[in-house]
Amino acid sequence: MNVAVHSFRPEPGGRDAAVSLRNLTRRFSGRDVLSDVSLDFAPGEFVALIGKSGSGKSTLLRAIAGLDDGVAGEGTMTVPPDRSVLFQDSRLLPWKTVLQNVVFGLRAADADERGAAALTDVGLAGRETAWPNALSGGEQQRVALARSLVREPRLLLADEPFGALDALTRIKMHELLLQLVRQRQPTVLLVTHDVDEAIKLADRVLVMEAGRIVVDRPVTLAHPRAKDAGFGTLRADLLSALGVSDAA
Ligand SMILES: Nc1ncnc2c1ncn2[C@@H]1O[C@H](COP(=O)(O)OP(=O)(O)OP(=O)(O)O)[C@@H](O)[C@H]1O
Repeated sequence: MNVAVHSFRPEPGGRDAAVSLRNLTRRFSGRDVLSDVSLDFAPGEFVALIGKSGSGKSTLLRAIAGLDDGVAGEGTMTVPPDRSVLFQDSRLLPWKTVLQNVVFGLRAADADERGAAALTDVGLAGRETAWPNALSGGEQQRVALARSLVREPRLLLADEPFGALDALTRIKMHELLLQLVRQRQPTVLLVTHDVDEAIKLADRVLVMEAGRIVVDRPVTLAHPRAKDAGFGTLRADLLSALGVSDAA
């Protein structure tokens, strides 16, 4: 019997998986876009999900985020209720200031203080009263990151969050994210097209193909991750799983 999997439950204890998916399926127009996906993410684990365009990465992320009512399965999906989603575009409200965007919907007496602290964390102290359209794309994405982090999510779901940024800003965002992850230790799922980004940041890389997870590899390289021999070997393996030859 198919059951809806939107019975989100808080993670009951520290030793339990932060995300536990069983037999997740999503059909669009009679075609399985997610096929029987079963996965566990440990608390605090940083997981990168790569795969060709159309392989189902965003569909899986949206399912875990609770943004897709059409996901079904014969199993369960358990994720922490305090999750936060980061998209490729910052999705800031243009009529609200930077700080108002960061604390929007946050019901806490000290919301403004926490928002200002999060802006300091992402290197935007002093920009609280700026309007989003006065910020560069990279700065807007940093505001979006602050907005996610101020909620102190147990689970951060990020769909190509650095995809539209230039190479230098992207490197800065990588450093920032790693620093924040180290401090706050959320579980992270990062969808990316960039194999190097996946290896640089994640504890574990998943490769998706036609709605299935076909590779599940730990990344045990020490941080900061230089493009040394170990990096190169893993890169070649992952590119080969993606059906791409390693030209670099
Ligand atoms: N709302 C929808 N209606 C119909 N088909 C959809 C819908 N959303 C996604 N799909 C289809 O599901 C498949 C997987 O899409 P998805 O966005 O998850 O892929 P992706 O791996 O994230 O791709 P990309 O890397 O290009 O973002 C695609 O073939 C897409 O056309």
